Amino acid sequence: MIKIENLNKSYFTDTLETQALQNINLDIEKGEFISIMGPSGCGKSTLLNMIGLIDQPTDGQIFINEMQLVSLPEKKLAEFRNMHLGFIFQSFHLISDLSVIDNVELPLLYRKVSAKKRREMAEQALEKVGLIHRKNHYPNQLSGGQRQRVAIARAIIGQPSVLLADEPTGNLDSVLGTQVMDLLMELNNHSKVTIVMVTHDEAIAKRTNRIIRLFDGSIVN
Ligand SMILES: Nc1ncnc2c1ncn2[C@@H]1O[C@H](COP(=O)(O)OP(=O)(O)OP(=O)(O)O)[C@@H](O)[C@H]1O
Repeated sequence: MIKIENLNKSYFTDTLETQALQNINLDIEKGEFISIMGPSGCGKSTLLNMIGLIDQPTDGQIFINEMQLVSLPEKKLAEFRNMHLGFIFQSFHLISDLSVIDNVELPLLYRKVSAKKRREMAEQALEKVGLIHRKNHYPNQLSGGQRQRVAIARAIIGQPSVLLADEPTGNLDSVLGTQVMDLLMELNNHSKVTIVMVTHDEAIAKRTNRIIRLFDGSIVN
């Protein structure tokens, strides 16, 4: 489902090269839920951004659904991201001027889906995360856990094959974090969506199928 071959990523500033990822090889099966762990600065977000096609590797290959993605033109990458990938962030990234349901619909605006169908799909996604009763609220009228559930509804509305989550429980206390994790596990079990999650929380990571540990840009387990 996801195949990463000999992936390297360096960042260059005026005077310094930082090798953020070194020779990463990784195979992730369809339906797997994996966590990426490791100390601050070891390259976790960089790896997630590579899989999310947000940034290009320095060299190496990334295949998702058997499609070779590195060096595709930006327009094709954006199309692939929109159709196949869903994103969840530590700080939710909801748009404060839009209602909950309008936030959830956003990914469909880039697809040819009628307004009526968009509404219907957004309502279904909000049902799945247990927040249909808050559809006309605005993000600042919700708790942190609820905001993250809205962000999850937005990430799943387009039925992506892969969900990429960068510390989805990082801004939540342990009770709310556990609830968000329960929801991700349920989505993984029921819709067979593949999930790649960065976390600092060992207890949360232990609930996933596999932990990938990074140290100084390399996989160590
Ligand atoms: N845009 C950039 N320009 C230069 N260096 C960068 C850039 N982004 C990341 N780095 C460097 O690459 C390395 C890996 O960063 P990354 O953000 O992937 O780490 P991380 O494991 O996600 O860290 P944290 O747990 O603190 O979020 C770090 O040394 C960082 O300073």
